[in-house]
Amino acid sequence: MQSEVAQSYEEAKKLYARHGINTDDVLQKLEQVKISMHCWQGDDVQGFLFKDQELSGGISVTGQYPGAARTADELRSDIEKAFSLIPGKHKVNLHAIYADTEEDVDLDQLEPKHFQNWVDWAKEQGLGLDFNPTCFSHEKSKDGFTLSHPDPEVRRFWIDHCKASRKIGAYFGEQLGQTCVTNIWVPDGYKDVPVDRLAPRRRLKEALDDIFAEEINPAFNLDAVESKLFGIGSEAYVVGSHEFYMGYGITNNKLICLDAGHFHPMEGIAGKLSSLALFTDGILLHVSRPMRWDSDHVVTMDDELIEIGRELVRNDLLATTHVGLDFFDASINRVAAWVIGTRNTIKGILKAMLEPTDLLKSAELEGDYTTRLALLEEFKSYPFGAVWDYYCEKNGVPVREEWLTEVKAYEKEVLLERQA
Ligand SMILES: C[C@H](O)[C@H](O)[C@@H](O)C(=O)CO
Ligand SMILES: [Mn+2]
Repeated sequence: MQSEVAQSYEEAKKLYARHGINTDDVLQKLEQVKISMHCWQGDDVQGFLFKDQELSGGISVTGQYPGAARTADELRSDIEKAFSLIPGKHKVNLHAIYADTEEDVDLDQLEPKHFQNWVDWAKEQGLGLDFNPTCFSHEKSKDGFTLSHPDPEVRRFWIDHCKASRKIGAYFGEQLGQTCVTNIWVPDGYKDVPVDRLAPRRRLKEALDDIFAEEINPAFNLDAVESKLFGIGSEAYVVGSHEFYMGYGITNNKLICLDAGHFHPMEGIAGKLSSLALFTDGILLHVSRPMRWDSDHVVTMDDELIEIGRELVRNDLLATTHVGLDFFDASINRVAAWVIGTRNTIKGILKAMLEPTDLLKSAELEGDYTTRLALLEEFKSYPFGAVWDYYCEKNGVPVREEWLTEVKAYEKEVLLERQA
Protein backbone atom coordinates (compact mmCIF):
# COMPACT_ATOMS: atom_id res chain seq x y z
CA MET A 1 0.00 0.00 0.00
CA GLN A 2 1.55 3.29 -1.14
CA SER A 3 1.63 6.30 1.14
CA GLU A 4 -0.32 9.39 0.11
CA VAL A 5 2.99 11.09 -0.56
CA ALA A 6 4.09 8.27 -2.89
CA GLN A 7 0.75 8.33 -4.71
CA SER A 8 1.00 12.08 -5.34
CA TYR A 9 4.57 11.54 -6.52
CA GLU A 10 3.42 8.95 -9.08
CA GLU A 11 0.93 11.46 -10.50
CA ALA A 12 3.54 14.20 -10.62
CA LYS A 13 6.02 11.83 -12.26
CA LYS A 14 3.62 11.28 -15.17
CA LEU A 15 3.17 15.01 -15.74
CA TYR A 16 6.91 15.72 -15.77
CA ALA A 17 7.53 12.68 -18.00
CA ARG A 18 5.42 14.30 -20.73
CA HIS A 19 8.24 16.80 -21.14
CA GLY A 20 10.97 14.18 -20.96
CA ILE A 21 11.80 14.81 -17.29
CA ASN A 22 12.49 11.60 -15.38
CA THR A 23 11.82 12.49 -11.75
CA ASP A 24 13.52 9.33 -10.42
CA ASP A 25 16.74 10.37 -12.20
CA VAL A 26 16.34 13.90 -10.90
CA LEU A 27 16.12 12.69 -7.30
CA GLN A 28 19.19 10.53 -7.76
CA LYS A 29 21.10 13.59 -8.96
CA LEU A 30 19.78 15.67 -6.10
CA GLU A 31 21.14 13.16 -3.61
CA GLN A 32 24.67 14.02 -4.84
CA VAL A 33 24.25 17.71 -3.99
CA LYS A 34 25.92 18.71 -0.73
CA ILE A 35 25.10 21.92 1.05
CA SER A 36 27.71 23.30 3.42
CA MET A 37 25.72 24.30 6.47
CA HIS A 38 27.44 27.05 8.43
CA CYS A 39 28.01 26.38 12.13
CA TRP A 40 27.79 30.07 13.04
CA GLN A 41 23.98 30.24 12.79
CA GLY A 42 23.91 28.14 15.96
CA ASP A 43 25.46 30.69 18.33
CA ASP A 44 25.29 34.08 16.59
CA VAL A 45 28.91 33.93 15.33
CA GLN A 46 30.31 33.85 18.85
CA GLY A 47 32.55 30.77 18.75
CA PHE A 48 34.34 29.18 21.70
CA LEU A 49 37.86 30.59 21.64
CA PHE A 50 37.16 34.13 22.84
CA LYS A 51 33.93 34.04 24.76
CA ASP A 52 34.09 37.69 25.80
CA GLN A 53 34.89 39.16 22.39
CA GLU A 54 32.08 41.05 20.74
CA LEU A 55 31.24 40.27 17.12
CA SER A 56 33.11 42.74 14.91
CA GLY A 57 34.17 43.11 11.29
CA GLY A 58 31.09 44.97 10.15
CA ILE A 59 28.72 42.05 10.49
CA SER A 60 25.94 41.91 13.00
CA VAL A 61 23.41 39.49 14.48
CA THR A 62 20.15 40.79 15.90
CA GLY A 63 17.63 39.00 18.11
CA GLN A 64 17.39 37.50 21.58
CA TYR A 65 15.88 34.08 20.90
CA PRO A 66 16.78 31.73 23.74
CA GLY A 67 18.89 28.60 23.37
CA ALA A 68 22.09 29.59 21.54
CA ALA A 69 24.73 26.85 21.77
CA ARG A 70 27.33 27.61 24.47
CA THR A 71 29.72 24.73 23.88
CA ALA A 72 30.92 22.65 20.96
CA ASP A 73 28.90 19.69 22.25
CA GLU A 74 25.73 21.78 22.30
CA LEU A 75 26.44 23.12 18.84
CA ARG A 76 27.02 19.62 17.46
CA SER A 77 23.81 18.41 19.06
CA ASP A 78 21.88 21.30 17.44
CA ILE A 79 23.47 20.63 14.05
CA GLU A 80 22.56 16.94 14.35
CA LYS A 81 18.97 17.92 15.12
CA ALA A 82 18.87 20.17 12.06
CA PHE A 83 20.36 17.51 9.79
CA SER A 84 17.80 14.96 11.01
CA LEU A 85 15.18 17.22 9.39
CA ILE A 86 16.97 17.88 6.11
CA PRO A 87 17.14 15.30 3.31
CA GLY A 88 20.58 14.19 2.05
CA LYS A 89 24.14 14.04 3.39
CA HIS A 90 25.86 17.39 3.68
CA LYS A 91 28.82 19.33 5.06
CA VAL A 92 29.40 21.60 8.04
CA ASN A 93 31.24 24.86 7.59
CA LEU A 94 33.41 25.77 10.59
CA HIS A 95 35.10 29.02 11.52
CA ALA A 96 38.42 29.03 13.36
CA ILE A 97 36.83 30.46 16.53
CA TYR A 98 34.90 27.19 16.85
CA ALA A 99 38.03 25.27 17.89
CA ASP A 100 37.05 22.68 20.48
CA THR A 101 39.93 22.76 22.92
CA GLU A 102 40.74 23.39 26.57
CA GLU A 103 44.02 25.04 25.52
CA ASP A 104 44.40 28.79 25.62
CA VAL A 105 45.49 29.15 22.01
CA ASP A 106 45.55 32.19 19.74
CA LEU A 107 44.47 32.13 16.09
CA ASP A 108 47.97 32.07 14.62
CA GLN A 109 48.84 28.98 16.69
CA LEU A 110 45.84 26.84 15.79
CA GLU A 111 46.50 23.29 14.66
CA PRO A 112 44.40 20.40 13.39
CA LYS A 113 44.44 18.87 16.88
CA HIS A 114 42.28 21.73 18.14
CA PHE A 115 39.53 20.49 15.82
CA GLN A 116 39.94 16.75 16.43
CA ASN A 117 36.57 16.49 18.18
CA TRP A 118 34.91 18.01 15.13
CA VAL A 119 36.69 15.58 12.82
CA ASP A 120 35.75 12.54 14.95
CA TRP A 121 32.16 13.71 15.05
CA ALA A 122 32.03 14.43 11.29
CA LYS A 123 33.36 10.91 10.60
CA GLU A 124 30.75 9.39 12.84
CA GLN A 125 28.00 11.40 11.16
CA GLY A 126 29.27 10.89 7.60
CA LEU A 127 29.66 14.63 7.07
CA GLY A 128 32.29 16.70 5.28
CA LEU A 129 33.84 19.82 6.82
CA ASP A 130 34.70 23.21 5.33
CA PHE A 131 36.74 25.89 7.06
CA ASN A 132 37.30 29.64 7.45
CA PRO A 133 40.00 31.63 9.20
CA THR A 134 38.30 34.10 11.57
CA CYS A 135 39.75 37.51 10.68
CA PHE A 136 37.45 39.50 12.98
CA SER A 137 36.22 39.58 16.60
CA HIS A 138 39.81 39.76 17.83
CA GLU A 139 42.05 42.23 19.60
CA LYS A 140 44.27 42.47 16.50
CA SER A 141 41.41 43.36 14.12
CA LYS A 142 39.82 46.05 16.23
CA ASP A 143 40.92 48.93 14.00
CA GLY A 144 39.24 47.25 11.03
CA PHE A 145 42.32 45.93 9.19
CA THR A 146 43.88 42.47 9.10
CA LEU A 147 45.72 41.10 6.05
CA SER A 148 46.12 44.60 4.61
CA HIS A 149 47.07 46.23 7.91
CA PRO A 150 49.81 48.88 7.52
CA ASP A 151 51.69 47.38 10.49
CA PRO A 152 53.72 44.38 9.25
CA GLU A 153 53.51 42.67 12.66
CA VAL A 154 49.72 42.72 12.66
CA ARG A 155 49.73 41.55 9.06
CA ARG A 156 52.07 38.70 10.01
CA PHE A 157 49.67 37.52 12.71
CA TRP A 158 46.78 37.29 10.23
CA ILE A 159 48.93 35.72 7.53
CA ASP A 160 50.00 33.05 10.01
CA HIS A 161 46.39 32.49 11.02
CA CYS A 162 45.37 31.97 7.39
CA LYS A 163 48.32 29.61 6.82
CA ALA A 164 47.32 27.62 9.88
CA SER A 165 43.75 27.52 8.58
CA ARG A 166 44.75 25.98 5.26
CA LYS A 167 46.56 23.22 7.16
CA ILE A 168 43.49 22.57 9.25
CA GLY A 169 41.41 22.47 6.06
CA ALA A 170 43.81 19.98 4.48
CA TYR A 171 43.57 17.81 7.60
CA PHE A 172 39.78 17.83 7.35
CA GLY A 173 39.96 16.82 3.70
CA GLU A 174 42.46 14.08 4.27
CA GLN A 175 40.68 12.65 7.33
CA LEU A 176 37.18 12.77 5.92
CA GLY A 177 37.90 11.85 2.30
CA GLN A 178 36.00 14.94 1.15
CA THR A 179 37.73 18.06 -0.10
CA CYS A 180 37.55 20.94 2.36
CA VAL A 181 37.03 24.46 1.06
CA THR A 182 38.90 27.02 3.17
CA ASN A 183 37.48 30.45 2.52
CA ILE A 184 39.22 33.71 3.37
CA TRP A 185 37.11 36.73 4.09
CA VAL A 186 38.61 39.84 5.69
CA PRO A 187 36.66 42.91 6.80
CA ASP A 188 39.40 45.41 5.92
CA GLY A 189 38.14 48.78 4.80
CA TYR A 190 37.48 52.42 5.57
CA LYS A 191 34.36 54.10 6.90
CA ASP A 192 35.12 57.23 4.91
CA VAL A 193 36.60 57.89 1.50
CA PRO A 194 40.31 57.05 1.52
CA VAL A 195 43.09 58.87 -0.21
CA ASP A 196 45.03 55.76 -1.11
CA ARG A 197 42.97 52.88 -2.44
CA LEU A 198 45.91 51.12 -3.99
CA ALA A 199 48.35 50.52 -1.12
CA PRO A 200 45.98 48.41 1.06
CA ARG A 201 45.12 46.30 -1.99
CA ARG A 202 48.79 45.81 -2.75
CA ARG A 203 49.36 44.69 0.85
CA LEU A 204 46.39 42.33 0.67
CA LYS A 205 47.70 40.83 -2.55
CA GLU A 206 51.15 40.28 -1.06
CA ALA A 207 49.65 38.77 2.09
CA LEU A 208 47.60 36.34 -0.01
CA ASP A 209 50.66 35.39 -2.07
CA ASP A 210 52.44 34.56 1.18
CA ILE A 211 49.49 32.57 2.55
CA PHE A 212 49.16 30.51 -0.63
CA ALA A 213 52.90 30.03 -1.23
CA GLU A 214 52.79 26.49 0.13
CA GLU A 215 51.17 24.04 -2.26
CA ILE A 216 48.44 21.92 -0.70
CA ASN A 217 46.97 18.87 -2.34
CA PRO A 218 43.74 20.13 -3.96
CA ALA A 219 42.10 16.80 -3.21
CA PHE A 220 42.30 17.76 0.48
CA ASN A 221 41.94 21.54 0.48
CA LEU A 222 40.74 24.15 -1.98
CA ASP A 223 41.27 27.84 -1.22
CA ALA A 224 38.58 30.43 -1.74
CA VAL A 225 38.49 34.21 -1.45
CA GLU A 226 35.38 36.24 -0.64
CA SER A 227 34.76 39.82 -1.73
CA LYS A 228 32.39 42.41 -0.35
CA LEU A 229 31.06 45.78 -1.46
CA PHE A 230 30.70 47.36 1.98
CA GLY A 231 30.23 46.56 5.65
CA ILE A 232 29.26 48.44 8.77
CA GLY A 233 32.23 50.73 9.29
CA SER A 234 33.65 50.08 5.82
CA GLU A 235 30.95 51.86 3.83
CA ALA A 236 33.32 53.88 1.68
CA TYR A 237 35.97 51.35 0.77
CA VAL A 238 36.55 47.61 1.13
CA VAL A 239 40.04 46.41 0.29
CA GLY A 240 38.88 42.97 -0.92
CA SER A 241 36.40 44.20 -3.50
CA HIS A 242 34.81 42.03 -6.18
CA GLU A 243 37.20 43.25 -8.86
CA PHE A 244 40.16 42.61 -6.58
CA TYR A 245 39.24 38.99 -5.89
CA MET A 246 38.05 38.33 -9.45
CA GLY A 247 41.52 39.27 -10.58
CA TYR A 248 43.25 37.42 -7.76
CA GLY A 249 41.18 34.27 -8.03
CA ILE A 250 41.47 33.93 -11.78
CA THR A 251 45.20 34.60 -11.95
CA ASN A 252 46.03 32.39 -8.94
CA ASN A 253 43.60 29.56 -9.51
CA LYS A 254 41.58 30.17 -6.35
CA LEU A 255 37.86 29.67 -5.95
CA ILE A 256 35.98 32.94 -5.98
CA CYS A 257 33.28 33.10 -3.34
CA LEU A 258 30.10 34.91 -4.29
CA ASP A 259 28.07 35.91 -1.25
CA ALA A 260 24.52 36.89 -2.19
CA GLY A 261 24.64 39.82 0.24
CA HIS A 262 27.93 41.31 -0.86
CA PHE A 263 26.90 43.37 -3.85
CA HIS A 264 24.72 46.40 -4.52
CA PRO A 265 21.33 45.93 -2.82
CA MET A 266 19.57 45.24 -6.14
CA GLU A 267 22.36 43.12 -7.62
CA GLY A 268 21.99 39.33 -7.63
CA ILE A 269 24.72 36.71 -7.89
CA ALA A 270 22.85 34.22 -10.12
CA GLY A 271 23.69 36.11 -13.31
CA LYS A 272 27.39 36.08 -12.46
CA LEU A 273 27.80 32.30 -12.39
CA SER A 274 27.95 31.74 -16.16
CA SER A 275 30.68 34.35 -16.57
CA LEU A 276 32.80 33.01 -13.71
CA ALA A 277 32.33 29.47 -14.96
CA LEU A 278 34.13 30.36 -18.19
CA PHE A 279 37.24 31.54 -16.41
CA THR A 280 37.52 29.38 -13.28
CA ASP A 281 37.52 25.70 -12.35
CA GLY A 282 34.94 26.14 -9.62
CA ILE A 283 32.94 28.61 -7.58
CA LEU A 284 32.04 28.93 -3.90
CA LEU A 285 28.63 30.31 -3.02
CA HIS A 286 27.49 31.90 0.20
CA VAL A 287 23.76 31.66 -0.19
CA SER A 288 22.25 34.36 1.95
CA ARG A 289 19.37 36.85 1.84
CA PRO A 290 20.25 40.51 2.00
CA MET A 291 17.44 42.85 2.94
CA ARG A 292 18.34 46.44 2.04
CA TRP A 293 21.91 45.68 3.13
CA ASP A 294 24.06 42.62 3.87
CA SER A 295 21.60 41.62 6.58
CA ASP A 296 22.13 37.84 6.35
CA HIS A 297 18.46 36.90 6.69
CA VAL A 298 17.50 33.21 6.53
CA VAL A 299 17.30 32.00 2.93
CA THR A 300 13.75 31.81 1.59
CA MET A 301 12.41 30.49 -1.73
CA ASP A 302 12.65 33.90 -3.35
CA ASP A 303 13.35 34.75 -6.98
CA GLU A 304 17.10 35.03 -6.40
CA LEU A 305 17.32 31.55 -4.86
CA ILE A 306 15.31 30.04 -7.71
CA GLU A 307 17.51 31.82 -10.24
CA ILE A 308 20.69 30.55 -8.52
CA GLY A 309 19.31 26.99 -8.73
CA ARG A 310 18.49 27.48 -12.42
CA GLU A 311 21.94 28.79 -13.28
CA LEU A 312 23.59 25.86 -11.50
CA VAL A 313 21.40 23.31 -13.24
CA ARG A 314 21.08 24.85 -16.70
CA ASN A 315 24.82 25.41 -17.00
CA ASP A 316 25.72 22.07 -15.45
CA LEU A 317 27.67 23.74 -12.65
CA LEU A 318 26.63 21.59 -9.70
CA ALA A 319 29.69 19.35 -9.82
CA THR A 320 32.12 22.27 -9.60
CA THR A 321 30.18 24.67 -7.38
CA HIS A 322 30.48 24.49 -3.61
CA VAL A 323 27.17 25.59 -2.20
CA GLY A 324 27.57 27.12 1.25
CA LEU A 325 25.10 29.03 3.39
CA ASP A 326 25.76 32.27 5.20
CA PHE A 327 23.05 33.76 7.38
CA PHE A 328 22.64 34.42 11.05
CA ASP A 329 19.33 35.21 12.64
CA ALA A 330 18.92 35.28 16.42
CA SER A 331 15.27 36.39 16.32
CA ILE A 332 13.93 32.88 15.63
CA ASN A 333 14.76 29.36 16.77
CA ARG A 334 18.29 28.82 15.46
CA VAL A 335 17.76 25.16 14.54
CA ALA A 336 14.65 26.15 12.59
CA ALA A 337 16.71 28.82 10.80
CA TRP A 338 19.12 26.13 9.57
CA VAL A 339 16.30 23.80 8.57
CA ILE A 340 14.38 26.48 6.66
CA GLY A 341 17.45 27.85 4.87
CA THR A 342 18.96 24.48 3.99
CA ARG A 343 15.71 22.84 2.90
CA ASN A 344 14.99 25.90 0.75
CA THR A 345 18.38 25.79 -0.92
CA ILE A 346 17.89 22.11 -1.82
CA LYS A 347 14.36 22.87 -2.99
CA GLY A 348 15.62 25.68 -5.20
CA ILE A 349 17.98 23.26 -6.92
CA LEU A 350 15.29 20.58 -7.24
CA LYS A 351 12.86 23.10 -8.75
CA ALA A 352 15.43 23.93 -11.41
CA MET A 353 16.11 20.24 -12.10
CA LEU A 354 12.40 19.80 -12.78
CA GLU A 355 12.32 22.34 -15.61
CA PRO A 356 12.41 21.24 -19.27
CA THR A 357 15.81 22.84 -19.77
CA ASP A 358 16.61 21.32 -23.18
CA LEU A 359 13.25 22.31 -24.55
CA LEU A 360 13.61 25.83 -23.21
CA LYS A 361 17.11 26.18 -24.62
CA SER A 362 16.05 25.06 -28.08
CA ALA A 363 13.01 27.37 -28.07
CA GLU A 364 15.36 30.22 -27.18
CA LEU A 365 17.85 29.28 -29.88
CA GLU A 366 15.09 29.19 -32.48
CA GLY A 367 13.92 32.63 -31.39
CA ASP A 368 10.63 31.20 -30.11
CA TYR A 369 10.44 33.41 -27.05
CA THR A 370 6.69 32.82 -26.81
CA THR A 371 7.24 29.13 -26.03
CA ARG A 372 10.07 30.03 -23.66
CA LEU A 373 7.89 32.37 -21.63
CA ALA A 374 4.78 30.15 -21.79
CA LEU A 375 6.64 27.06 -20.55
CA LEU A 376 8.54 28.92 -17.85
CA GLU A 377 5.29 30.31 -16.50
CA GLU A 378 3.33 27.04 -16.71
CA PHE A 379 6.11 25.12 -14.96
CA LYS A 380 5.77 27.43 -11.99
CA SER A 381 2.58 25.56 -11.09
CA TYR A 382 3.76 22.05 -11.93
CA PRO A 383 3.59 19.73 -8.87
CA PHE A 384 7.15 20.28 -7.72
CA GLY A 385 5.95 20.03 -4.09
CA ALA A 386 4.87 16.41 -4.61
CA VAL A 387 8.38 15.51 -5.79
CA TRP A 388 9.95 17.35 -2.86
CA ASP A 389 7.64 15.62 -0.35
CA TYR A 390 8.52 12.24 -1.81
CA TYR A 391 12.24 13.07 -1.61
CA CYS A 392 11.82 13.89 2.09
CA GLU A 393 9.85 10.72 2.77
CA LYS A 394 12.33 8.60 0.84
CA ASN A 395 15.19 10.10 2.88
CA GLY A 396 13.42 9.48 6.17
CA VAL A 397 12.97 13.13 7.13
CA PRO A 398 9.69 14.90 7.95
CA VAL A 399 7.41 15.79 5.08
CA ARG A 400 6.28 19.43 4.73
CA GLU A 401 5.97 21.39 7.98
CA GLU A 402 6.03 18.24 10.15
CA TRP A 403 9.63 19.10 10.99
CA LEU A 404 8.46 22.09 13.01
CA THR A 405 6.86 19.84 15.66
CA GLU A 406 10.25 18.24 16.20
CA VAL A 407 12.01 21.57 16.47
CA LYS A 408 9.42 22.79 18.99
CA ALA A 409 9.94 19.65 21.09
CA TYR A 410 13.72 20.08 20.92
CA GLU A 411 13.32 23.70 21.95
CA LYS A 412 11.29 22.70 25.00
CA GLU A 413 13.45 19.75 26.03
CA VAL A 414 16.92 21.08 25.17
CA LEU A 415 17.20 24.72 24.11
CA LEU A 416 15.10 26.31 26.87
CA GLU A 417 16.94 24.24 29.48
CA ARG A 418 20.08 26.18 28.54
CA GLN A 419 18.64 29.28 30.17
CA ALA A 420 18.61 27.65 33.58
C1 LIG B 1 30.98 34.60 9.26
C2 LIG B 1 31.30 34.60 7.78
O1 LIG B 1 32.58 34.23 7.52
C3 LIG B 1 31.04 35.93 7.20
O2 LIG B 1 29.64 36.07 7.19
C4 LIG B 1 31.55 36.19 5.80
O3 LIG B 1 31.45 35.07 4.99
C5 LIG B 1 30.74 37.30 5.30
O4 LIG B 1 29.90 37.09 4.48
C6 LIG B 1 30.95 38.64 5.87
O5 LIG B 1 29.99 39.54 5.45
MN1 LIG C 1 29.83 35.25 3.36
